[in-house]
Amino acid sequence: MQTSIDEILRRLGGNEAAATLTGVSPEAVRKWRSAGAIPPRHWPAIMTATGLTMEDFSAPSSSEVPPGATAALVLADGSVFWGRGFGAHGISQPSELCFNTGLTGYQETLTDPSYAGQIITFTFPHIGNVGTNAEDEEASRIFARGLVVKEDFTAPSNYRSTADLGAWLAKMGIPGIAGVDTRALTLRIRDLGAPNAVLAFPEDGKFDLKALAAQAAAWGGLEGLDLAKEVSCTQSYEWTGGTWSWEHGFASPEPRFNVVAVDFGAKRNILRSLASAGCKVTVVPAQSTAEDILRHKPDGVFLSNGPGDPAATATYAVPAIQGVMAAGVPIFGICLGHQLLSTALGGKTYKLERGHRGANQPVKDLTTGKVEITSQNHGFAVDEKSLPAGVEVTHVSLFDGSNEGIACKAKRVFSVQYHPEASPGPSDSAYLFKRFVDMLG
Ligand SMILES: NC(=O)CC[C@H](N)C(=O)O
Repeated sequence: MQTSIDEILRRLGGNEAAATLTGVSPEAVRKWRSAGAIPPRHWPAIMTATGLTMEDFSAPSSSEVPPGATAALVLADGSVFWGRGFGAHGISQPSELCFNTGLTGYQETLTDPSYAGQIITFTFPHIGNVGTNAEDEEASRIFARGLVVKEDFTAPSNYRSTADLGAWLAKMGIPGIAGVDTRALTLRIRDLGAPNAVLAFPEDGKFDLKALAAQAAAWGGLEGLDLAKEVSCTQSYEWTGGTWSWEHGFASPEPRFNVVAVDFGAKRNILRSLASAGCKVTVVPAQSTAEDILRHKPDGVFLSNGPGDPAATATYAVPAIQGVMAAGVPIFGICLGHQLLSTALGGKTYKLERGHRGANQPVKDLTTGKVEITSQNHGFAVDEKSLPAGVEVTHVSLFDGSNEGIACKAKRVFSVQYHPEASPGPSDSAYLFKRFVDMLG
């Protein structure tokens, strides 16, 4: 007698070996699959047991464009999310699909260069209501490859708005899709990890779903990719973009310290925050050597956030950071900068299943016992077990216990995995810029 799907899921839920599924017919699996009865996390085990390939198992069942649909988000497993396109026409490069739980700050999120190589889906349904403006851009362009939202954006309701979300995205050359069940999509990302996807908003309204799914599936993903050098500035420059007037208790933004910021994909509000803390900031390209950095005679060095796999960027960044440490110059790192500093100290990084992205992530500062609500955007993390003696764990995520900060007092260096510059998100962690300048003076 044919085993029932409930029985199969019970066995898989109990983590029994896929071998216990022998005798399950491929036809039955196809039927259950098209009825949506098999959670994606069980697909690999069922495929192993039945001999079905990913293509057989999950190819789109129909290539008919539903009425009103002008765009499609196609996942590597062949799932298709139809919707209404906006922004720029075109077909995105294959990307990692990730979700962000922020309720506000979509423009800062979209322009954060750390999203290079990714399509962003917001869990918050109303994106675009306050339009867009030039002040809220964290970089001069969008490095993310697409935007997925639930509701169509409405006419902007904000005195600062100069363009609606669609016009701004079109200007930036990025496609968007609205009308997607982003709750279902987020659950899917949770179950699958972050899948590869392609966002298609073709001008001619034609979709070759199999080809799009195949493109997504053929892409190797973010692991091993050094994207920092692609989003970094190419020439050094001095930051003249102002300060950030938030309540952080600094007496004066008069520059007291000479800081070199290594740009792996820096957000502007980090540079503003350093300036607000009293730093004259010289921004240098990602691939600067220790010599290039030390030539500016810095009082301190800052390592920025940035996209891609830290292990790939480490090939050139780690020798530079080690050179700066050998010269005894204090270092502060944020996000990718944290991962690179940890690697330079002897630690290792790994890919998180689905990453932390949003403005509501609780982190405990172990040095003070205080909990702060933080802004985050990362898909990799530092493996605490890999950190050598002398490197202290200073911050931990209260969501999943993963590492959120380290310090090495002997070398006067520290870093955090999250974003104390906020933008978007709460400014609970702004004290870290003070911690940095206190170390310099
Ligand atoms: N915001 C960041 O700097 C991200 C760092 C790294 N690219 C990650 O995904 O973990």
